[in-house]
Amino acid sequence: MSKQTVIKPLNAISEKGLNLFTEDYLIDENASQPDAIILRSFNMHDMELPSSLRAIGRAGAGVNNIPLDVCTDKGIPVFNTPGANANAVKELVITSLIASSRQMFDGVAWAKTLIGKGDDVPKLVEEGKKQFVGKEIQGKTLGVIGLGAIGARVANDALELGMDVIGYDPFISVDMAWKLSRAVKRVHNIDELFKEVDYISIHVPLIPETKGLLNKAAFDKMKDNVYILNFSRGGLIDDDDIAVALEEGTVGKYITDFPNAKTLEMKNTISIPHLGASSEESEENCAMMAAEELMEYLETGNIRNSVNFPDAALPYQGHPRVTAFHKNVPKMVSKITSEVSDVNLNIVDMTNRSYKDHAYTIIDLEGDIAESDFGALVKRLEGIEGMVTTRVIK
Ligand SMILES: NC(=O)C1=CN([C@@H]2O[C@H](COP(=O)(O)OP(=O)(O)OC[C@H]3O[C@@H](n4cnc5c(N)ncnc54)[C@H](O)[C@@H]3O)[C@@H](O)[C@H]2O)C=CC1
Ligand SMILES: O=C(O)C(=O)COP(=O)(O)O
Repeated sequence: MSKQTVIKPLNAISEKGLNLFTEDYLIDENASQPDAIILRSFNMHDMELPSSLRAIGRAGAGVNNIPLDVCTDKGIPVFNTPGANANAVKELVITSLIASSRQMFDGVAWAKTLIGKGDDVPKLVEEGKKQFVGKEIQGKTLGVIGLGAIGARVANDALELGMDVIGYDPFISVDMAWKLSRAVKRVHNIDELFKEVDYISIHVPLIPETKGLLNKAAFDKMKDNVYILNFSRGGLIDDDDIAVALEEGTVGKYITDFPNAKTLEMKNTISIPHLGASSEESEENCAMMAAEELMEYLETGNIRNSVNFPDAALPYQGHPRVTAFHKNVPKMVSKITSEVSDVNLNIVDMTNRSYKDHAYTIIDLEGDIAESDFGALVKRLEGIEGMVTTRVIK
């Protein structure tokens, strides 16, 4: 890279991650024309994407804060960091499961009200504690919706704590299926989970298919006094419906990492200020992984852990490289390779991978190639119908 590549952080990103960027990069939070953006939960939906933007790295899991379709249309890969914050979230889920079950949040808040009561405090504590008799989780049943990096960990650890666990995930990955304890009872109909469990922890992405997944129809199928833990996204739960369920006692407690004006006022709701991934370790893991993914893409065109591009990588051995992001339609690869041979260039290695409606091709070329030959090739590639973006790396 001849000039410095500009990285714009949109949130506070762990120094450990930012420090991985070499001297070829400039970290500038005020950049107006960055090559890449690195962020956490910053909402990019209302933001105009800079014309210079070539890649986005989400230091975290959820990407509902990023306009994925717009990025795909513009040929901008969005990366995330699968699993890098999963332990942090799991620890907070398990903590909250036990703490809410033992009425600890309410008890702790009540204890604060005793400030100023002087020597009466110990006596008031002993008299008042009967309001906060809780339940142990051992022997109870937990339902885990979504058995990905977080859900699988929560399910396995809940078993270790003596719970019975029912899991639901129609799209579970092979990797996660291997990691999940065989003692987790998997159901293929979410209603079976609803009717059996004492606690529900939801660990799915917020996408159109999951919006409002826990709503009146779902609450109506649950046992009375079920506890709901939401460390995924606020939009997964229908706020109006859960408000009613909390009033009526169908839902006994709602523990949310995503409070809003409505939930803050709801009965029996524990509000946590989105702390799931806020541990030093997780912030470092996510930032480092996002930085590595961005650098690999910017320097070699290889794609790892993108949510809108296919994973595609060729070992980078210094050959001049051309990458193309294009529509996933028949004959694309043959059109690309025939343009390469028409300008008398020889292919050393190539890969083509597809994801949904798009595909990504990496081609390594032989020899020293004149600037003008590259120019001619790129022009021809860009003329192919269905081509979105091309890049030359040398
Ligand atoms: N509170 C916090 O700070 C954090 C919250 N999150 C949230 O948690 C979510 C899950 O994170 P990970 O486990 O790391 O992601 P993941 O991608 O490893 O797991 C998500 C799982 O949900 C499953 N799934 C998708 N649609 C489903 C459906 N309709 N029903 C059941 N399962 C479905 C997928 O098959 C996958 O196994 C993220 O999308 C994010 O919104 C993630 C990290 C931190
Ligand atoms: O990774 C996720 O999906 C999270 O919700 C974590 O968000 P954060 O990076 O803590 O703003």
